[in-house]
Amino acid sequence: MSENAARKEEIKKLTTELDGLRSDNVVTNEKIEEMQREHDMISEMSAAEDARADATELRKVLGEKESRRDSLEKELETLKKLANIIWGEADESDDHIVPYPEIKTDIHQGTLGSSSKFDTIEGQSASESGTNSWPDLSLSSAAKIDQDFLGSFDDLDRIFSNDDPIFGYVSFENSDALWSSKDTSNSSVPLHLETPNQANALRNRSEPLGIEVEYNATGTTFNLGYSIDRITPAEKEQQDFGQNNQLKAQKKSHDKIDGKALQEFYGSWSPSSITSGQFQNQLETLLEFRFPFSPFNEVGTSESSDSHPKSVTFLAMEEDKYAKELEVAVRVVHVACALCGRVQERLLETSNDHVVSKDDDSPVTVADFSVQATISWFLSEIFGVQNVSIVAEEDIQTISKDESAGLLEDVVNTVNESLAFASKYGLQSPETTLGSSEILEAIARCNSTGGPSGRYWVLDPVDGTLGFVRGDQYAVALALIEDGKVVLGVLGCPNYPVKTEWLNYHYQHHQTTPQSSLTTPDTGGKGCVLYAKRGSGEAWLQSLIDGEKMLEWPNRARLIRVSSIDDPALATLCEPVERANSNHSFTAGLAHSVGLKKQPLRVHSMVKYAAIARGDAEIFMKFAKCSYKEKIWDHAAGVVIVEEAGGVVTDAGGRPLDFSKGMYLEGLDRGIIACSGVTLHEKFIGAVYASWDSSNL
Ligand SMILES: Nc1ncnc2c1ncn2[C@@H]1O[C@H](COP(=O)(O)O)[C@@H](OP(=O)(O)O)[C@H]1O
Ligand SMILES: [Mg+2]
Repeated sequence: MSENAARKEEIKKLTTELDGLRSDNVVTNEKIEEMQREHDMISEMSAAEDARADATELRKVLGEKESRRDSLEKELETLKKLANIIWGEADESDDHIVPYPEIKTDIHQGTLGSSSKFDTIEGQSASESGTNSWPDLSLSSAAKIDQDFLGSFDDLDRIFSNDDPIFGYVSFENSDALWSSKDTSNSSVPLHLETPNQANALRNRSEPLGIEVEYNATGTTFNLGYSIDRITPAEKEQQDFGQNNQLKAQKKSHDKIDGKALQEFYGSWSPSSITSGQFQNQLETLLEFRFPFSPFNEVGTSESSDSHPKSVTFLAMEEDKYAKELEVAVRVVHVACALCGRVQERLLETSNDHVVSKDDDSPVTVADFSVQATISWFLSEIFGVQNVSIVAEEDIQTISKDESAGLLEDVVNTVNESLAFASKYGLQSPETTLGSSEILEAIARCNSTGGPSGRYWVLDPVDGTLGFVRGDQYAVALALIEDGKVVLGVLGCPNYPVKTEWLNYHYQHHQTTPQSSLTTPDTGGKGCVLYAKRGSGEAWLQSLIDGEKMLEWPNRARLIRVSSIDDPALATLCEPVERANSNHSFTAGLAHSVGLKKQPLRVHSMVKYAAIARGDAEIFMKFAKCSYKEKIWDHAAGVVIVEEAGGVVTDAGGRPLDFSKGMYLEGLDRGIIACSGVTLHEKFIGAVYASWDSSNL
């Protein structure tokens, strides 16, 4: 074979090999690509795996964030609700039982027209209005009432046609001896809002309410000393701080009831049209109507007097009856006031921690539970748990909830802190601190529902909780009821100093007066405790105890009397701050028709009763919605204090409040009217009736 042929052969072989290699290369490349694809797929899958893991993690975080957001939203909602409860004002809805809106008084024209003008009055706060008076309504409703209402007291007619003797027999010495409201009419003294010294404050408030009738119940005639003699300057001096029960005898005056004035008042009622028996019954009823605090129904019936003439029973009146109860009640209310003062300060310094809303959307605080637990514990310790029955506002439902654990802890600490101060108030602390179960038990023990018989305490631990959380007025109210009658009342008013103008903080601007600024040498402390015993004809005031001082009993109290002002133009009306709690339009209408000129004083809580008893205001009215039932703990203590200080408290129909029907003031006619004296009282009752009659025309 030639060299060329061998080379050709080799080239051919190499070419074949090359082709083989090329084809291998293609396969390899395909394999590589395939492997690459596989690799990519694996990477993607792993990335996806990672992504999935990330996504799961993110979802978890998101879930946590969402649930945090939900709980924050919920918290915000609760806070908003609470803030609204505390600072908001529910609109006055139409279900108040009041006819005034239909009266259509046009304040500009002086003719009948729209009633909405009254709403413009109430829309203004005392500070906003820039005036110190009711608007000058040109229609004289007052005059209208004088003519109209006498003939249209349907309820009185109903009372007058009742033959049942209520009080036994009333005999009058002569026909002039029926009524003495005039006695007080020319003794009006301007109200001093700023009273630098307590003795002066008293001098302006001591004009009497005069009535005395002879009551012949068991054949023995005796005098009922419900009139307080005009107090001489020397006697007034005795009422200063530090004076004790020296003025008791002063209630034994012998003013006569002026029959002429009585007939003027009930002008349309004709005595000749009824039998003499009816006449007698009407007079008896009238006495109840005008003097619901009369011993006829309050004191005279509370004691069995079979073996004694009633006169003896009444005059002896067991000076010491309820003495221990009164002393203990005053001491524990002092403890409670100090407790509340500390809690309120903490509350205002920090936030509304431990203010919670109850199931009925009303606020309740650590103070409400702590006061109830403290007072319940003291009463049980002192009188024996088996002898103590308490009707009180709080139960353990709210505080026993899981979410209230912090609140309960705070209550336990607050109660123990207060009990540690017991000796300052002449009371004994427990040997060891109380645990949560003992405290819950003390709160839960206040589960009496009241009623017509037996003895029970009535407690509103913090009345005016809204005022309390706003840094404003509130009261601790403790009363003792026996057989349906309030026999003792103690009202602690921790933010009610002698200076009356502090009553009306500008709560609407969320301003609070620093507690420390309320205590100055001439105010005698920033707060006070008022108390009265039924039938004593006396109501007393003590300053709260400052610093290291100890509570002295029975000293360091001064006698208080209602204001002597009976001229509506000089009188001050007190009413609830919350429009939801009382119809401001209606009270504005009544006030206008009676002739009030001053702006109403809007005050939280039973401090309003205290203001009447102290003579700082002359009228307190509350007209709640018809769906609302007044509770006994919101009135019991205040009513007896006002009455013993010389005032009159009835429902809007002129009847005494009935505390014998359980937790509620059952049978309450429309609203509550408390006045410093009969003259104003009868005018307001008359105005209510006139308003009803007008609305039914
Ligand atoms: N709708 C309503 N109408 C009338 N009174 C009401 C009311 N809701 C609550 N109250 C009562 O009014 C009291 C406060 O009175 P005032 O409005 O005169 O300050 C409250 O006392 P507490 O604060 O102890 O619950 C409560 O008992
Ligand atoms: Mg209350």
